[in-house]
Amino acid sequence: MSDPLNDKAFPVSWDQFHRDARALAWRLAEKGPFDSMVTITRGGLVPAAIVCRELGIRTIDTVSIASYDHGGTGEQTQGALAILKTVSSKILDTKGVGVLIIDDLVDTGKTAQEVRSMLPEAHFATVYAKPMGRPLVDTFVTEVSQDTWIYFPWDLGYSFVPPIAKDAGD
Ligand SMILES: O=P(O)(O)OC[C@H]1O[C@H](OP(=O)(O)OP(=O)(O)O)[C@H](O)[C@@H]1O
Ligand code: HPA
Ligand SMILES: [Mg+2]
Repeated sequence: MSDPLNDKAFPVSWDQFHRDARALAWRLAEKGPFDSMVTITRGGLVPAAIVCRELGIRTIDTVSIASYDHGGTGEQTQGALAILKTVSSKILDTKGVGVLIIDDLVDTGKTAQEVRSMLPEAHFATVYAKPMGRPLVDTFVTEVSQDTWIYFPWDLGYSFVPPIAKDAGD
């Protein structure tokens, strides 16, 4: 399991995220058409907004899944998945035909597995993928190693970073 305190850090700026999400839309443009989108909240909401704008998708539903406990300690552990909200019965009835599922990333693949079981025929897309989750994703843009923690721009703020050399002075 990923551990942000020891893992390699992969910070993503808003600019970079917009470019990567748009690159995902370019890849998906060849794989549709899609009648509707299901986004996995909360992380999927931002790429979903960018991709649905690019592909002209206007029917958007959400599935709310919570798994990682971000605590107050900086440690992030994955507990049992909790489905807080499922998709509409109209979309469930399609079994996923013509449905595009969007999330920000796939890590262990547990979240993807859960949503895939709801909509087995859907096309599953993420912006980033780690090796364990990659087999569950149909389309993604960038793969990072399993021991990398991705920091999204909505979770970051500007702060002082000390110099690399200990005697460089602040
Ligand atoms: O492949 P997995 O190991 O299941 O991890 C991937 C999921 O973890 C994160 O969501 P999280 O549950 O932290 O909730 P959030 O989207 O509300 O931040 C991320 O947005 C993915 O949905
Ligand atoms: O690498 C990650 N970054 C942010 N959230 C996550 N949820 C699972 N893995 C990650
Ligand atoms: Mg999520």
